[in-house]
Parts: sequence; C-alpha cells; structure tokens
Amino acid sequence: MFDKGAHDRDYIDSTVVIARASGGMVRDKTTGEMRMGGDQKEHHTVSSFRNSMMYFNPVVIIAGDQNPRMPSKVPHAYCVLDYFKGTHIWSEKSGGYIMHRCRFEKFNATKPSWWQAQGTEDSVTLGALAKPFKQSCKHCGTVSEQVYLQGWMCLQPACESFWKLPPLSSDAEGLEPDKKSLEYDPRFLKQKTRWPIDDSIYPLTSDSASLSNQSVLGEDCSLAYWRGIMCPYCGRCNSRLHWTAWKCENKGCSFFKKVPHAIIPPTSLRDPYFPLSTQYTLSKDTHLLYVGLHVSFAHNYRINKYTIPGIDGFVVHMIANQTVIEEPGGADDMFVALQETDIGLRRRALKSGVLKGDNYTRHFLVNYGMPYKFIAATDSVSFEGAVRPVTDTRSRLNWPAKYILAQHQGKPVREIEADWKAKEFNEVLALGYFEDQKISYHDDGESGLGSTIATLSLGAPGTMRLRMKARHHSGISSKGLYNDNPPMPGCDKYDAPYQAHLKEVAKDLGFTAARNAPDAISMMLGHGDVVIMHGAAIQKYYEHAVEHEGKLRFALTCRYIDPDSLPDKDKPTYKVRPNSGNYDGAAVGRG
Ligand SMILES: O=C(O)CCC(=O)C(=O)O
Repeated sequence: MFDKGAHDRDYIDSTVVIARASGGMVRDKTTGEMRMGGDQKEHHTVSSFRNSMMYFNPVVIIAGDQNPRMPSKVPHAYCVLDYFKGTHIWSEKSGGYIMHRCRFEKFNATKPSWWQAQGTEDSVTLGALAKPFKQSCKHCGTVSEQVYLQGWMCLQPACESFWKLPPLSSDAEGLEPDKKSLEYDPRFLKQKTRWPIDDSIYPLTSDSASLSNQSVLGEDCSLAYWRGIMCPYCGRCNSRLHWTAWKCENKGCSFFKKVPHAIIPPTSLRDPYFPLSTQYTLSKDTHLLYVGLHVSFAHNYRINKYTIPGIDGFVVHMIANQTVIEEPGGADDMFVALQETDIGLRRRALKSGVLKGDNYTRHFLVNYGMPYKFIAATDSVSFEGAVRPVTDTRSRLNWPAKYILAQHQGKPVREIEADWKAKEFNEVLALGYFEDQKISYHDDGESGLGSTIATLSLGAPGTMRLRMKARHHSGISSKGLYNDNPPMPGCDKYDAPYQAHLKEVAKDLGFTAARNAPDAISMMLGHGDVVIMHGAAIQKYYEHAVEHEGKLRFALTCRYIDPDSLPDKDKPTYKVRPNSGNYDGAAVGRG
C-alpha cells in the first residue's frame, strides 16, 4: 500500500510503480515529518518482495488518495490498482542511510489502467525501448542494470563504489549523484519482464459472499467469514461488522446477507486429553516466581488466587468442573443460547487508528446496563428485555465475586452482603470472538469503576495473560518520558533504592526504550471458568490480553460503574435496575 509520505524518487505511471520498501522511518522531532532513521534492514517487506519475484507471485498494489505520485485523483481513501510483478530490488542512499527500492510492473499490461489520467496515453509502452544498459562493477564484479539516466552506479551497499557515479578520469574518485537531478533511465523504467504465467487472470475481489450458502459447523466463525468482502451489488469493500451478517455500508446499497450458523454443541468443546468430570479440574495456568499463588477448592471450582507484590488486590481464576458447566442455565446452556440469538454484538469503531477512515475492534462487543466507554465507544443497551444469557450473567457473577471477596476478608458471605449490594454489578460487557480474534493488552481502569471485575468465559479455550505495563517495567514511557511512579517489585529497576533511583534520573534518561514485561500470569481459560480481578492497582500497573484457540468464544464481564462518574452526555437514557437473580453457586450440585 502506498499513500502519503512518498519518497522523492517514488514513481507511478499506468504500468510501472517504483517505491521504497517500508520500515526504518522515524518521525522528525522538529518537522513532524517521517524520515529515514537508520539503514533499512532486510525485513519482511523486502523478503515478501523478493518472494514475489522468485516465486512469480503477482502482488496487489493499493494506493491512498494522499499519494502525491498518482497520475490522477483517485476516488476513495484507498484504491486497489491491480496485480503487479515485482521485478527489481536494489539499494540506494537517502539522507546518508541505505534504503531498499523496488520496481513493480503491471501484471496484465494490456488491460487499461483506471488510474491513468483521463485523455492521456503512455508515451512509451512496456518493452518498446532498447533493453536496459548493464554493467559489471569494477570493484565487486556484480552485474546490474543502469537505473538512472545520470549514469550507471553499483547498487551493492557492501561495495566501495556503492551509489557513486563513475569518475570523470581514471585517477579520480566516483561521486555520489546529486539527488535532485536523478531521473529514471526510460530503458530501465519501461522494460517488459516476462513471467511464465503472463497470460493468467487472477480475481481482484474475494467471493466470500458466495461462500455463505451452506451451514457447515464452525465455518461461519472462521477467518474467511470475518475478513472484509466486496459488496456484490455496488463494489464497496466492507468489513464484517455484524455478528450474524454481512452488510454493505454504502448509503443506498441494500446488500445484507445473513450468514447461516450451525449451532456448535458444547460437547464439541470437551478436550479428550483433559476429560471433564465432577472432580476438581486440573489447572494449566503458569506464573512468574515473584507472583504469589494460593490454591483452594470449593463449590466445584478450583480457585487459583494470584497476588502480586506491591499491588493491593488480586486476580482469581475459578476453574469450573462438569457439575457447574452442565447445570441447568449454566455454561453449556448459555453457550447455546448466545448462538441462537443476536444480542447486538458488533465490531465497533476505535477512537484512534493509523489508517484513514474507521478502524474497528478485532472482536465483536455489546454493552448492557451502565455505559462503559473504555477503548471503544459502545452503544449501551438496557437490561430490560435482554436475553437470558445477558441477564443471568449478573446474577451468576455476583455470586463468585461475593464469595471470593468474603474469602479474601476472612468473613462469611452474609457479612459482606450489604456492602456488596450497594455497589453490585450494574454493567455487562459481552465480547464475541470468531477464529483468530483476540483482545490485545489493555487495562480496565476507567474512572468510576468499582474495584471488582468478573468475567465468565464460554466456548473455545482462551489464554488470559497479565503483564506489568512497559512504562512501569522499564521506568520510561513509549514516548521516552521518565516514569516517576515508585518502582515496584517485578520491574526492571526495583533493586535500586527509590531515592537513589530518583537521583539517577538523568542517567536513567539514557534508557533506550520501554520494553514489554514478560507475562506475569497466564491463565488457561476453559468453558465456564470465571476470572475475578480486584483492586485499582492491578489496572494501574498491569495490563491483560486474551487470545483463544477455536472458532467461537464469548466473554461476559461484569463491573460496577459509579453512575455519578458519568458525564451527563454518557448517562443512560434508561433505568439500570438492580439485579433480580439470586444465583447461589454454593448450592450447585447439592442433593
Ligand atoms: O476475553 C476475555 O476473557 C476478557 C475480556 C477483557 O479483557 C475485557 O473485557 O476487558
């Protein structure tokens, strides 16, 4: 994809594109512009380009409407040009650094190029000129074509003649070219490269819309189904934003295709190597040595409780067994019910993103009860009239949260009941994940948030990882600012006494970059498991992420959100009534 930030020597006409390989750019602190920040490495864009050349794989080029080299004004923010062959890759110097540059040639050169300026024609067609001039380097012996009109240069960065025009006399040194006067040699630019598959025709659009006619178990939750599609009516490229359907977002276009879903039976979630039983389930969690672990067993849950030095709070992983998973209205029933109803799950626009236009969450979500606006602005929905898995979640998570808090305080549940009731869960955030969807590292530390957060996992097994935030771990933020929060156990700088640490701030400013901390806790979340996070400090110093293996997973999270913390514009227009359920996990499996 080529958009703004084109390099001086980037070039696009109707059949040839020349561009620098991406990577190695930094933002100039004075001008705010992107510039080379070091030699470009042989990273993935360079190796993908080489692969395109070596395997005869044409690549699709997309141009943005801010690309200054486009020969005509393009109609959309991002436009697909066509398939191109990767034909040449070479090195140059730019701003004193080594840069890789690639030449692409239109795969099917006879097809009109829609981006050619209207009423213009190519002055030279591909292959109409003499072959490019070739020469072998006197120093390194490498044979290469002449790229620029100003003269042949060796383009091997390791060669002492690299990026030098031939000297005017035999005893003189070659000089670097004046970069302003560099012009491509038309013989190089307009040469035609033959590929064995030159006559092939490859489609430029996906045909996902035609995939969706059968109902194959798990297929509609697979990657192919939530990737974007091109609208078969109007041609617009659309992301899959709706849980149950593809919908064209073009105003006036009526394309809406419901995707048939075959209910994934909960029994298909069982792992034959870890058979589910009425015994306490085994744990697959791991944690770093500095994290404290206390394991207990109660009411059909194995309870792994993690404490972190320096953090006032804890994380609990309650691992369910067959008795709770299969109880009426339990995890199995909820998993089926969530597949039978559209509870309003959507991929929501994120507040910020690198690309133009809306960027969407990778997963689907919907918020019930008090609005929870963290990360993605979700349109909250009232609990009134919500389907059972949503309404039941509050009651089903109230119980473990109360139970664990009471256990933590060494009291019976009834003694904390009144305090709990005053701030019981008033929000449910439902997340739905298809294959390969996940939630990246984040915290839940919104202002006005109650100190306890509980999540019920349903469906495919997930992994929840918690790690210290990079700015606390390495004492420096991603923007390079010194972090003046006291260092805490587990961070890189803990061993130095804090005062000495402060005295050494100047030296510490020599920190190169914020480094990600290792995962302190990894919890393998099974179907029916509950995670409880307690304490604001966990959200302040730590962040969590969840991935899953499988086609379909749900996470239902309950929080308390102080209604007074919401600005008037965010207050719900409906009443958030107290939870009327009275689920008691302690009674499950008795008699
Ligand atoms: O998917 C999950 O289990 C957790 C979701 C989560 O991190 C969140 O709701 O903040």
